[in-house]
Amino acid sequence: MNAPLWCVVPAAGRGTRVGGSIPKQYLPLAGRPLILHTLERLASHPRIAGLMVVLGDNDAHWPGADLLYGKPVLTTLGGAERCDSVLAGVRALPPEVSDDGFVLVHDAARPCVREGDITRLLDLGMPAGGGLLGAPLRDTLKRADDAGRSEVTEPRDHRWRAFTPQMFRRGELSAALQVAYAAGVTVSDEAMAMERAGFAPLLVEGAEDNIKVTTATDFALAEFLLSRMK
Ligand SMILES: Nc1ccn([C@@H]2O[C@H](COP(=O)(O)OP(=O)(O)OP(=O)(O)O)[C@@H](O)[C@H]2O)c(=O)n1
Ligand SMILES: C[C@](O)(CO)[C@H](O)COP(=O)(O)O
Repeated sequence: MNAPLWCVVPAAGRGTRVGGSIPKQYLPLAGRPLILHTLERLASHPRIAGLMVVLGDNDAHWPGADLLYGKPVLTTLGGAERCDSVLAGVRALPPEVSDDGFVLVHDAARPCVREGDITRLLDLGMPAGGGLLGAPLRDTLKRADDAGRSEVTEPRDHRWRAFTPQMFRRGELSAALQVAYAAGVTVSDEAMAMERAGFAPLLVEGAEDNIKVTTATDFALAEFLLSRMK
């Protein structure tokens, strides 16, 4: 099934780990706000129908894009945690997105996502449990004590780093996020909510340069990566 999918873009964070004067999604990356790079990558994908951008309260920086590459760009307000923002975005999707329809969720803070990786996720054929981009852990994993000393070497086999986009049926994702919220569990990604609900999302290996811009030093890396993707 090649029906175009809507993508929820959580962009309501404050970017505290960057420490900038404005939320990181609006800080300049290669001369333009970071978020615009991400939105253009998503909107330019032929199998993405529209974007639901989730904004923070009193967001004074949102440029008000209504259309990108001919795709509708809608907005709604997010919440205290990323998962609250994702749930708000899923709920705010237009009625053309049925509960059985698949949706994508992609961090505004991940501007380097590759079109080919999005396509490979979509080419999974809409598996029942959904799917997500990620990469197997390739470094040795240490658990640190409070003093920052290596306490234990954790097993590395079968460990993956989760990226976005993540792709699930709208109704199942909404229900899973609501159940986690009601249980007082702050899920760190959509797949965690779906796992709690008994699903087993498929992991699709994607490029490791699909970085999440999290600290100030990530901007230089993201700029370098974007320059090589032209
Ligand atoms: N309440 C929140 C928190 C985060 N996000 C979004 O989720 C993505 C990943 O979150 P993260 O990288 O942690 O961004 P921030 O929460 O802004 O960063 P920090 O934790 O450093 O404040 C970002 O696009 C961010 O805007 C969101 O929509 N709503
Ligand atoms: C969703 C995510 O990008 C997958 O790795 C990650 O969990 C977001 O974490 P954050 O602390 O909200 O940036």
